[in-house]
Amino acid sequence: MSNLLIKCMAVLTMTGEDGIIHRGEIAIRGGEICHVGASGSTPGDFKADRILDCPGMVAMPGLVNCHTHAAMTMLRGYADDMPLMQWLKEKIWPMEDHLTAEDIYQGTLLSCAEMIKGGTTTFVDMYFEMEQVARAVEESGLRAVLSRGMAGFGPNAEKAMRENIELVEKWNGRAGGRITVRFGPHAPYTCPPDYLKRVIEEAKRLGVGIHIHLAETLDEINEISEKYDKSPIRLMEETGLFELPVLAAHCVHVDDKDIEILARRKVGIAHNPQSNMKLASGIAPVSRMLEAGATVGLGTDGASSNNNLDLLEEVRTAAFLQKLSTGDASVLPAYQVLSMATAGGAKALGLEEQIGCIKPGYKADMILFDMHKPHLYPLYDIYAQIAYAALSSDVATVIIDGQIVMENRRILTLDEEAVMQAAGRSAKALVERKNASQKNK
Ligand SMILES: CSC[C@H]1O[C@@H](n2cnc3c(O)ncnc32)[C@H](O)[C@@H]1O
Ligand SMILES: [Zn+2]
Repeated sequence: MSNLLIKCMAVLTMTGEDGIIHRGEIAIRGGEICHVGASGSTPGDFKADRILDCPGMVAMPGLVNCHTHAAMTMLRGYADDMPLMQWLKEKIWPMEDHLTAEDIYQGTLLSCAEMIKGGTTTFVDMYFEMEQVARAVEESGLRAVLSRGMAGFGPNAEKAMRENIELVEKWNGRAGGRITVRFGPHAPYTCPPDYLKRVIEEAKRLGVGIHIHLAETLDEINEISEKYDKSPIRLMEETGLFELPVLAAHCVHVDDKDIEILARRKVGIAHNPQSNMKLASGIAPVSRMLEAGATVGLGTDGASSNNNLDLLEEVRTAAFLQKLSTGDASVLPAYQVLSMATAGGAKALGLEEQIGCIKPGYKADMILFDMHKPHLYPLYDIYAQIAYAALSSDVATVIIDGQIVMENRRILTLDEEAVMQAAGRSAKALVERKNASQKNK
């Protein structure tokens, strides 16, 4: 691994609002940041193998996509304009039955290319055939937290449990530590308490956390309160889920007591504003959650309910949506929402001492924005410019674990054209298989 020295217009360290270093330098040794400071401050004994001299660029920590289903790029545009339960039951689950391991590999590679181009350096995934997802992550150079999505009833409940255990055993800590693994019980409405208790037992035994969908729609709230006479959050607390590190996707329909539980139990919340808007699930009370001391990161959800994996769009949407829904333009200001996409996301994953900040000792996961664009002039406030005006296409360079994964918008780890072609072929064959199976019915 080579030593890199980055010289840029400014470094947003994301260690606090005053953490802007104008005309900054970042020295990277062996995948780790070893120095951050003003121009000329790098110690003389640091020998750079390569200097990235970028006077028109701003460096910030790589974006953390806290919730996705990467291979669902295969189903982008396949089912739109319906609410969650109808979308899942009538369209997505029947189609997912026809996905092959190869489709999942190609769909994940496609999503990796899209995420790298948008400045994401870490993503959190829940799906099946996770061996394929792990292979794609390893090749792409991304960092990822992977879990096998598990439903606690039906013929696949035991298989899913076994596969998630195998995923932990085989992949936790692999790809030079870039891959970590969690258990992925899908949701309270697909995983009854007895099944969840077994998941908790296995996760404790293996020393890993949980990734789950929680309190996403009113349908879920109604179903869970009819069955158990309590909210999904209270049900999870009573089941013992929050004794583990938990990342809960959505948390849209939560009351004050739920928020208090989420904050007290240090549950990481993955807020997915665009998916929640598109499925008409609702608006998560993010500013109240933050006020209560909860940890909130941002996610895209899958490319079939979003319909892209552009985390910078989520930054802008999250901020605007909170302002609109609270009637208070001062909530979720630029620094705070950018922090949710970086340091906050890292904290939601329990990785706050490794990623999410540009700081000595942290992993060298960072992105460089090219600020020399008409829509980025003039420049009053760098945080506001990145949060509200920048586009993902302004991300010029992406570095993960000290490796340059994209430079001047060219991905170096994957053949972008080949990835798109292969994904297109997989999607075509998938539709043909689905149609053939319908004819045979
Ligand atoms: C069993 S793997 C994960 C499972 O989750 C489905 N999914 C995708 N988006 C959502 C969402 O917003 N809420 C609940 N479930 C979702 C995906 O299609 C897989 O079947
Ligand atoms: Zn999801």
